[in-house]
Amino acid sequence: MNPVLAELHDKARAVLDPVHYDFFAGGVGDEVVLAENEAAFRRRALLPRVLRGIEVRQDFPVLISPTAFHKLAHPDGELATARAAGTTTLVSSMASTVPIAEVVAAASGPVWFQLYVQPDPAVTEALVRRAERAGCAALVVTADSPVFGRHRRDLAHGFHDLPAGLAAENMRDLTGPGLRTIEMSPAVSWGHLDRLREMTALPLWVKGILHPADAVLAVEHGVAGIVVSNHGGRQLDLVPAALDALPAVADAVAGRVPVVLDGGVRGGGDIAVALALGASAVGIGRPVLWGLAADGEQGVRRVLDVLHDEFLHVLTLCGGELSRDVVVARC
Ligand SMILES: Cc1cc2nc3c(=O)[nH]c(=O)nc-3n(C[C@H](O)[C@H](O)[C@H](O)COP(=O)(O)O)c2cc1C
Ligand SMILES: CCCCCCC(=O)C(=O)O
Repeated sequence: MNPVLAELHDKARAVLDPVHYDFFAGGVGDEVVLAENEAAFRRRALLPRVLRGIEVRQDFPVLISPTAFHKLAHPDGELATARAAGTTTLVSSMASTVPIAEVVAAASGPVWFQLYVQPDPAVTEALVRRAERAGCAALVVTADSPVFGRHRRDLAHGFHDLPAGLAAENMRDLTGPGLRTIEMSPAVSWGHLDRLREMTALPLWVKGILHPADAVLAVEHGVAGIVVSNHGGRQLDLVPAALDALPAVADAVAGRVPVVLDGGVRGGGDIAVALALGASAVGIGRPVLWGLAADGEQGVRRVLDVLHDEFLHVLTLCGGELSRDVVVARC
């Protein structure tokens, strides 16, 4: 792991309420997949090409993955994250503690809205309209959560509700006065995705794909992009590491839409490995939360800056171009 990210993680652990730290850090079940997401990167090595004469000029292929409840990490919550994002795309969680309109107003770059399709179609549509009015540039439907994962750390702490004064603000006054709760629903299907595509002109991404056949279905259902993700090891503890699922998904998609990888990315070298294995960009979850908890807007900016700098350095050392043959198994 990049040492700056490790330092911010240590500081976050020290300043956060242990219950909230465990909410952010924890995974599902025995937390096997949580550990595997990072370990999968350590099982790979980069086999650089040399003497290519390429001077690296490359956009920063990183998005901020959607994570809930940023005010548990810092009083400025998602406003600090949005300010720190700069030109990096921020995928703002539906479970944000700041309303999406305020998140977009605080950001200088693109903001995408992450959506859990709600059992009540009127609530889903109201959320989509809210994201459109706010000026979001895309919708990201999270598909890996027909039910909420069982997080043993949260169960042990009895952590079920946000503290007084904090709420999932996007759920306020949606189809009537008051706050609605976010519901996960096993009834959500590809049909819901089709209805969303008809409902909005926003590009529609799907997040939480691991099976190549689902990636093909997603393309057939007209998505603008796919996020290969196991929700940071928070949904099903029996799935592969996100990185291990990436190559087959990338092959199945065959360049028809961009494929983003999230889960376990903790350094510039990890970004390079994911790109070489077929991702067009990576998403960053927990490191952003550690930066936010440790030092608010400055902390998030540090996370992004250090990843950018390290990625360009690794890319240069790799000869400036990444393809699948530059990743090998580490024996
Ligand atoms: C505390 C926390 C909250 C999360 N909340 C959401 C969410 O609201 N919506 C969503 O689609 N994914 C959510 N995720 C999953 C992330 O978007 C992402 O897939 C994951 O964190 C990536 O793994 P990483 O943390 O190892 O970078 C959450 C993850 C964490 C750690
Ligand atoms: C019932 C609240 C849902 C918040 C969802 C947050 C999330 O996805 C997570 O992994 O935590």
